[in-house]
Amino acid sequence: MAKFSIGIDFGTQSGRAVLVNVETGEEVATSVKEYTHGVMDESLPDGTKLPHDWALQHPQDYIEVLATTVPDVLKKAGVSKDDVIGIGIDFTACTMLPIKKDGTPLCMIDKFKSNPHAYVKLWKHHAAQKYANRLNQIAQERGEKFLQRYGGKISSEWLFPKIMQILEEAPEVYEEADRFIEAADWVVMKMTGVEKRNSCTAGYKAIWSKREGYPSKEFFKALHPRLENVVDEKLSRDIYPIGQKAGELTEEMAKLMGLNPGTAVAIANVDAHVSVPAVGITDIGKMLMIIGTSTCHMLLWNEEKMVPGICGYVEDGILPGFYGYEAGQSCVGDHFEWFVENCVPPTYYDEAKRKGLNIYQLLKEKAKALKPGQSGLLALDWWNGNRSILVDADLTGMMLGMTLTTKPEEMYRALIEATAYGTKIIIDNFNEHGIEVRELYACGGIAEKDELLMQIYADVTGLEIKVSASPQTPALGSAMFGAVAAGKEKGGYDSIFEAAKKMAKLKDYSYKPNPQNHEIYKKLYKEYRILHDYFGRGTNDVMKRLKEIKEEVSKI
Ligand SMILES: Nc1ncnc2c1ncn2[C@@H]1O[C@H](COP(=O)(O)OP(=O)(O)O)[C@@H](O)[C@H]1O
Ligand SMILES: O=C(CO)[C@@H](O)[C@@H](O)COP(=O)(O)O
Repeated sequence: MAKFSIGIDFGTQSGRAVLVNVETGEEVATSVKEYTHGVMDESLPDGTKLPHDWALQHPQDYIEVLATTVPDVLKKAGVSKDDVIGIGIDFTACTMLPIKKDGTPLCMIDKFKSNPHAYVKLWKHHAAQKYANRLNQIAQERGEKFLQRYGGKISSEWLFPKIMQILEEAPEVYEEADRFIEAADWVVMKMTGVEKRNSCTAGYKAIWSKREGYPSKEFFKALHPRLENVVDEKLSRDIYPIGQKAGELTEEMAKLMGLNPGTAVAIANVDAHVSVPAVGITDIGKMLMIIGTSTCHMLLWNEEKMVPGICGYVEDGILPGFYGYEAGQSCVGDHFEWFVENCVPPTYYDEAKRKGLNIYQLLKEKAKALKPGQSGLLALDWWNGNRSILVDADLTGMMLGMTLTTKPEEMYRALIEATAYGTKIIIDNFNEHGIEVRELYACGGIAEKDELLMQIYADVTGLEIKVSASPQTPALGSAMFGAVAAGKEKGGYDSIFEAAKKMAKLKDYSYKPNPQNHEIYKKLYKEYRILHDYFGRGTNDVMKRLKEIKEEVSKI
C-alpha cells in the first residue's frame, strides 16, 4: 500500500498543502488557502491604524490553513488518513509572535486585541530598522564575532530588532509575553503540544549557532538592560536540528486536520531552506533561487567564508554536513503586484479581458516583444528595501530614463530586469568572496508562472537555469522532511539525502542565456551597479532623507 506525507508551506499571502507519494515524490493533491486577514500593513482587524513599514499577520489564519487544506488534499486524492505517515511544515521567516506559556498568542487575549505589537510580525515588517541599526552599531563597537556569520550586519527583518521594537514601543507586551516564538515553531507546538524550536530559524534569524549558541548576556544587556536575560526569559536554549521528529499529532489537532493522532510531525523549517533538497541539490556550488513575493538565494558550501551583505551562513542550516549560505532580495513579486495595482491603465485591463489573459500575462506578452535596452529604462529594485547585499530596509525604489513615450510594459520589464541585476550582484558577491556559484536553479510561484522573467535572469546572469518540476517546491520539501520524521520503519526515510534521491524533481527543460542579449545586459548591469552604489552606499542618502520628511509630515 502506497504511503503518503503531507507538506505545508506557509507563504506570505497563503498557506498550501501537498499530499505526496513518499516512494515516487508524486504530488497527488494540492490545496491552497488564502489567509483570511492577509498581510495587515494598514490596519488591525478592529480598524486600529498601523504606521509606515509595518507588516503583520493573524495566527488564527495559520490554524485555518491546517483545518482546511489537509482534509482537502485527502479528499481530492481519495487517500485514507491511515496511509499518511508524516507531516512537515515550512514558513516565511523571521515571522514571529509573542505568546503565553500555553501557546496562546497575545493578540488573541482581549486586552491586547488593539495592540499591534501583540500580533505576528511578518518577515517583511520593516519598522524595526532603527533597532537593527542600534544592534549593528553596538555589535561592531564590541567587536562581536557573530557579525561575520551574517555578512557583517543583522537585518531589521530578523528576530532581535523585532523584539527590541516590542520592548521599546510596547513594554506591556514584552512583559506579558512568556515567549517570543517563530510562527513556524508555534504551529508545530500547536500540532504536537510541545515547544521544539528549529535550528534553521534560530541559526539564520536569531544569531544562534550550534557551536556558540546565542550571543552573550553582556551583548544583550548593552542593547537594553531589560534584554540581559532575553534568551532564558523569553526564548529557549533548546534548539532542535532540522530533519528530526518534533513529536506526534495531538488528538485535538488530528480531529481538526482529519488525520490520525500520533502522526509524525517534523521539526519546522524555513520556506527557502526546505526547497533545496526538493530540487535535488545535495552538493556545493548550486544556487537555488526561490522566486515569489521576495527571492531567497540558497547555496551549500563546505567551508566558512565571510561574505559581506548576505543574510548569513549556518552550519547544517540547510542540510547536515554543509554550511548553508543565504542571501535575498526583499522585493520581487511584491513590486510586480504593486505595479499592476497602481500603474497600469484601464485600457490594458480591458485588452487583457478581451484576450482572456490576466494582467500579468498581458504585460508579459507586450514586454516580451521588447529588446534589452530598448526602453531606455533602468530601475533599482528596492520597493521593499534592500536585503542583500546592502542590508538596508530604508532604501526605496527608483526608475530612471522615463520620457513621455514610456509605456507600462517597458516599466514592467525594467522592474523584472532590476531584480535580475539584484540577483547578479548577489552571485558576483559570492564569487568575489571565495564561494563559487557554478549552477543556477529556480523554484517558487514566479519561476513557475513567468517564463519571461526566467529568460531575462538567464540572459542577465549568463547562466543556464534549471527549474523545479514542482509548482509547490517548499511544500514538497516539507513533505520530504515529514517522511524523514516518520522514518524508514513507517515507510519513510532515515535521512533527507535518501528522501531527495527519490522525491526531488526538475523540469525537463531549462532556460539558456541568449549570448546577444547577455552582451547588452552586461552594459546595463554596469550602469545598475553605479546607481546601486551611489544610492545604496551613502554617496547620496536622498532616499533616507525623503523617508525622514515623510515621517515628519505624517506626524503633522
Ligand atoms: N502570472 C504571474 N506572472 C508573474 N508574476 C505573478 C503572476 N501572478 C502573480 N505574480 C506575482 O507572484 C507573487 C507571489 O508569489 P508566490 O510565489 O506565488 O507567493 P509567496 O511569495 O507568498 O510564496 C505576487 O507578489 C505577484 O506579484
Ligand atoms: O526570508 C525568508 C527565508 O529566509 C523568506 O521566508 C521570506 O523572504 C519570504 O518568502 P516568500 O517571498 O513569501 O516566498
